[in-house]
Amino acid sequence: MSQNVVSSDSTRTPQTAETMIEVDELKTYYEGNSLFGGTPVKAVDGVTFDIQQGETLGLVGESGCGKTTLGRTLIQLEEATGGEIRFDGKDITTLSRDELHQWRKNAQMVFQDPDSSLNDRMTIGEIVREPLDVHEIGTPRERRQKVKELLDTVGLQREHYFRYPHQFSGGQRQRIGIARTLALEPDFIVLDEPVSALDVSVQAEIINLLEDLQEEFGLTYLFIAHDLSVVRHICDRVAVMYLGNIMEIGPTEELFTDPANPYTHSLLSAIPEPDPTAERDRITLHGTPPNPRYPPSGCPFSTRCPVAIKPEEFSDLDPNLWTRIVQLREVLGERLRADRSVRERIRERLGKETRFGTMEETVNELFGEFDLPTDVETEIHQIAHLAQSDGEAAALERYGTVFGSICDQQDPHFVEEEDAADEGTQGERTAGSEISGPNHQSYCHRHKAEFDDPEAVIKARDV
Ligand SMILES: Nc1ncnc2c1ncn2[C@@H]1O[C@H](COP(=O)(O)OP(=O)(O)OP(=O)(O)O)[C@@H](O)[C@H]1O
Repeated sequence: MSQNVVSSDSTRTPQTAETMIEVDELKTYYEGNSLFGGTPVKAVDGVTFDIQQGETLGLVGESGCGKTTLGRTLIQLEEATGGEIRFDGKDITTLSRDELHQWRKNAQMVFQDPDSSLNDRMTIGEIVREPLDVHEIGTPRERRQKVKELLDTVGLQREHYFRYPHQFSGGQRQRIGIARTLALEPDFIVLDEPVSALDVSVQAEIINLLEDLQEEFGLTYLFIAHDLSVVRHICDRVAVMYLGNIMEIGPTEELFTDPANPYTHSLLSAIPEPDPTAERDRITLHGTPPNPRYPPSGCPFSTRCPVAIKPEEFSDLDPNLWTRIVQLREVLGERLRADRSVRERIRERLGKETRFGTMEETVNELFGEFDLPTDVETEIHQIAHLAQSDGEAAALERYGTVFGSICDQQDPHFVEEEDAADEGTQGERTAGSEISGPNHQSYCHRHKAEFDDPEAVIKARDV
């Protein structure tokens, strides 16, 4: 996100002697290729947070939101495009090649798929020993000894030294990956979906192993996961990511029982409820996340947010009509992101039908059944016309001017207890009702005192 999103001071947990990693406005963009006109993929788009010594910070969010990229950037397997990552106070994004080689001992990664991360032509001993060889640690004899101890540590046997990965089960292969990760005695480990590829019965064993190792060696983890129940079990705090941004970060139980951000509400509502009679505010998210090459302006979640703020002049509009208006933007966004083939472009130029259909058809489908207020009707037709004549980007810009609200126009700030209290409406609504502690931050305009908070709006919705 842009520089005005988050002031680093407001998003940090209070500084303690135990802060290990401070991340400041970190961005990782993948450069575009000519097919897309060089527009970069904004995989991580300005995140600010800390990781405390010895904690497990969970990182959750839908596929493609940037979790792996963020994890890889933290240990410099990916180069940051902007921002800082300070390890024990030192910015590691500016290290020279040699310095980075030395520093890498401190931070390692466990990968999701033990099959593809282990070289099938090397013995287990060679695989686990490789980092020691690369960093020339100890004599060959000492290295062999160290590997045998590591095999013990992760619950394998010393005789496994001369065997090959294919002779092991998935769980055992993940143990081999973990032993290799531990070889250089790192302080910090990124665990990228470490149990997702494993049978459910084996998952608990590996989770227990990771917890034991953390206690034994005082490790600090970033735990990337899809499975929220595993996250709830193992993490001290959780960060929720959407489209390259952190939407909410807070202590695990607090975030699960009292989420603040509409996106966290949506993610949690997707977890199957064991008790079918239990009351739960179900939220169905429409559409797919926007293309990270073309993130929306304002709040990253604005295009799908179930409680996005309406502009004041449309506050009385029929909610069903408003839903259709929001869908019009989705259609424009889809058309913008679709990769139109040259042939389709030519057909379109020649006035022939393409799989995209015309905007007029779309407008008829969306709004045909409504008796539109004149101003709304005029604007919708103008937007459709712009899409046809100047393209979807121009139409979306017009949409934003007419139907956009603060959610589409401004980056929300993180709101902490003190900030919300400063808004001066204690009594009417206290910050504590949405964000219950100083270490809990959420990124939503609705946390401002002038708007209804996300939970209240979700509860009041007709779902
Ligand atoms: N090497 C790359 N080059 C270009 N784009 C990339 C590259 N790696 C990832 N991306 C894109 O960056 C975005 C973030 O991807 P990333 O893998 O970090 O997400 P994720 O949340 O870890 O997803 P998943 O849960 O599926 O692993 C995606 O749009 C992805 O397509």
